[in-house]
Amino acid sequence: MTYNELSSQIFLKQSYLCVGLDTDPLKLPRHLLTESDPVFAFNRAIIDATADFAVAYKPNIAFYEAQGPRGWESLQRTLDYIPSECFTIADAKRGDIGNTSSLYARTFFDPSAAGLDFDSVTVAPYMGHDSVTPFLQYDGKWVILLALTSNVGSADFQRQPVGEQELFEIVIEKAQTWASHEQLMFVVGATQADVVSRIREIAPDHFLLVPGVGAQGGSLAEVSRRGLTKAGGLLVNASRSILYASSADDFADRARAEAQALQVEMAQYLAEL
Ligand SMILES: O=C(O)c1cc(=O)[nH]c(=O)n1[C@@H]1O[C@H](COP(=O)(O)O)[C@@H](O)[C@H]1O
Repeated sequence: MTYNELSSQIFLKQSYLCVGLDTDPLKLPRHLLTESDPVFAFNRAIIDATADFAVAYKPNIAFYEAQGPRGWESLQRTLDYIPSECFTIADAKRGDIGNTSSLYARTFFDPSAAGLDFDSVTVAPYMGHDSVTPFLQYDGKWVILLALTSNVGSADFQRQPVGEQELFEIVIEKAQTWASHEQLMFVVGATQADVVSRIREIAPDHFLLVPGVGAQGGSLAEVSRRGLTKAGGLLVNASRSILYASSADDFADRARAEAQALQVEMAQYLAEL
């Protein structure tokens, strides 16, 4: 999916919501356990319930890999089921020496070589340019680089001062020499809303993937008012607060209500642009 297509979807749906498919087999409603693929049955119900309000879906690969080969099948079925107008993110947080990264890229981007067909993958920047560029060799596919993450440990390295800057700022500046805003996004945690204006100064056009609203307590309002651009420019993820809004038979209805509430708020911030 291109930058302009993603931007158009945001204004069409009046939403920059990304639903995180962090599907924990231990948290599935009991009535789904008799299904042949309970994880997929759950994801299908969540996608059906939220697709009116979401422009992106982000399966977190750990939840699938931890299930062994069955998990990989659930992931493939889920990816196939996501509506084609929605942007898909493999949240895998990969990155290694070049030849290994190219195999990771194939895993998520190349169905002709037994891989999946995601639009994007999350990548860790720690190993530098040659660990990231193999993911950029696929036309129409995106790298979403971890810049300033939502967790407390982000202070250990990402917020360390380096000269006049903090390390995450160097990551954002340097990565822009590897790819344009048409192929590169940055992860910025919603819990880091105080620095989103600073990030917009050094990355005015890049999409930011913003996890950390809902269960992690980040503020949608603060991130939106500082991070939205004329193209949209944000994908705000919520996983647990949508998926597990209810553990009973009404889980899909409750997920829909959570997603709709976020979309209604997002429409308001888009109207302020
Ligand atoms: O790359 C991510 O998506 C990510 C980066 C980050 O800084 N913080 C973060 O929470 N995430 C992911 O975003 C999702 C957040 O889930 P909830 O806290 O349940 O909404 C999880 O899949 C995390 O792995």
